[in-house]
Amino acid sequence: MTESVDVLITADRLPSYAHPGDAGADLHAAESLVLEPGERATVGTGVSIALPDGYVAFVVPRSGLAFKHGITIVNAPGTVDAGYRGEIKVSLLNTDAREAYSISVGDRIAQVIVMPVSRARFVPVDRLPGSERGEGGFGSTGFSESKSGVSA
Ligand SMILES: O=c1ccn([C@H]2C[C@H](O)[C@@H](COP(=O)(O)OP(=O)(O)OP(=O)(O)O)O2)c(=O)[nH]1
Ligand SMILES: [Mg+2]
Repeated sequence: MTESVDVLITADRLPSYAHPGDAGADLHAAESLVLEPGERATVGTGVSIALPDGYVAFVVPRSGLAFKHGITIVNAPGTVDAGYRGEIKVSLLNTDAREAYSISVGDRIAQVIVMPVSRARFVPVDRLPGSERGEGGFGSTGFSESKSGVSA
């Protein structure tokens, strides 16, 4: 069974899990608007929550909107702090160069993922312990098998 946690909410319309076991609950637009090509807009959801301490909610794009229409979220994943009591808003961006995208009240514009989160105790030291990766990053291991084969 999927673990669940109670999240207090005030909402015009509750976020909804489309299927049992889904990680993301869809957030609905509380306003209508048209996103012109390349335009971004902050869209209200009518949802405010009180997360338990030790939890975070991430606001992330819906894949279908991204794949079919190029609609993404500027600050993905948007971070909703446990202490935040305001309305959850979604900063949508229409990345399509040609097609405007219309949003109506009630449309599912994003999804929210509620997760337990650790807070770090940052412990200053003079030197970090070694590791297999060391300081390599930013593509230090190459990009894909086929490409590394071609360029070799
Ligand atoms: O997509 C998002 C991201 C954030 N928030 C809300 C909840 C979050 O707790 C608050 C602040 O977000 P964040 O800390 O990412 O933004 P900031 O620019 O650091 O603002 P602040 O100075 O208020 O922390 O805004 C949203 O409604 N939607
Ligand atoms: Mg902040």
